[in-house]
Amino acid sequence: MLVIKDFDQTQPIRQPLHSATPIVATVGFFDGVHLGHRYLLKQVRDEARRRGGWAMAITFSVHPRRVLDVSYRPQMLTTTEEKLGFIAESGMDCCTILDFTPALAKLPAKDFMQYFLRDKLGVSVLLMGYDHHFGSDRLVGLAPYKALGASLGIEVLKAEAYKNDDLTLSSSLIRRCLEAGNIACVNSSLGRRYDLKGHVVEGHHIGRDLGFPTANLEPDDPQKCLPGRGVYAVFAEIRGKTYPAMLNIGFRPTLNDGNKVTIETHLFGFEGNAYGEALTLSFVHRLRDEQRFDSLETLRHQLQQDADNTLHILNDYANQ
Ligand SMILES: Cc1cc2nc3c(=O)[nH]c(=O)nc-3n(C[C@H](O)[C@H](O)[C@H](O)COP(=O)(O)O)c2cc1C
Ligand SMILES: Nc1ncnc2c1ncn2[C@@H]1O[C@H](COP(=O)(O)OP(=O)(O)O)[C@@H](O)[C@H]1O
Repeated sequence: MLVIKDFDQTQPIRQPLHSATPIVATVGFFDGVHLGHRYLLKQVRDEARRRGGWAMAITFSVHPRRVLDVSYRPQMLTTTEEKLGFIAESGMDCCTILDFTPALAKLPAKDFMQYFLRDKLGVSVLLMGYDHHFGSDRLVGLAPYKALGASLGIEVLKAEAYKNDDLTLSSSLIRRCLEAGNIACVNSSLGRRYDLKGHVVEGHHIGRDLGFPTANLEPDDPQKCLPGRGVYAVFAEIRGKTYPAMLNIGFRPTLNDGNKVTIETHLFGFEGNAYGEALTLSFVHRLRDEQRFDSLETLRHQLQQDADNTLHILNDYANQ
């Protein structure tokens, strides 16, 4: 997939695609690239194939609301790199990443369509998500976009909505499920397991004495959403191998460890030193709340139970 980014948005960009090729595009932030997004991207791809053209996703480097409201700092379901990977998997030929600058935020829909979609990117067909809108004039419904498109030579088509048991899928709904530890909802909405990538850093070296050494994860992207505090059954990938694992996200109240959230994972069947290694955690199920125990012995006892539950759950999951 061709990625167009970091270009001077005040200048026309060099048309990177063959100019006679129709470009079928859609615009969105696509955080999480969930099943609803994928359904929209599939329609873009199918339309592009029908017309012998290119399928293009147009997205933004930072969340548009953050430019309009500087205090808005959403945690993200996907890093930009992950998002590009999933957009490519959805069959896009090209993804354009626009810098959502204050100047861009001020553009009414007509100017955005004319300068960005038509003149810079050469878009000839635009698929609009069923509830999507853009432009500072906040036009409502598909009709005004269709009319603008007609005046600019861009055919505007309505994309069909993704239907999932009457539930309207959205990135914010998935973020709320993640915070609540409802991993089943998160994973079924994404169409894959939610994961978290990072590197292993040193902790307090207590885990090994408990009989459960834990690899402490420092996420690579601090903006990526963490599931809510609690104990989870996960799969953990390290050095190209995947292990069943259990983890705790929280403050470790038994150790009175202060207010820094730690992500500690015990990998079943892993031995050796993991410090500095890349680690990917992919979430399957939330087991319980984090608790404060009276002693390390009671914590150890609980960890043994967590281990039994985790192996049981992951075994069932793998056999589904
Ligand atoms: C599956 C799992 C569940 C945990 N549950 C709790 C808990 O409920 N309360 C708590 O204080 N610490 C909990 N911990 C955190 C342990 O206290 C922590 O892993 C241990 O102290 C080792 O810390 P260290 O890696 O810094 O040595 C849990 C850890 C794991 C792996
Ligand atoms: N099965 C395992 N799961 C997690 N970490 C393991 C495992 N076996 C060995 N280790 C190593 O032990 C370290 C964790 O031991 P621990 O006593 O909890 O120390 P720390 O407090 O530094 O995390 C991990 O970072 C990793 O290098």
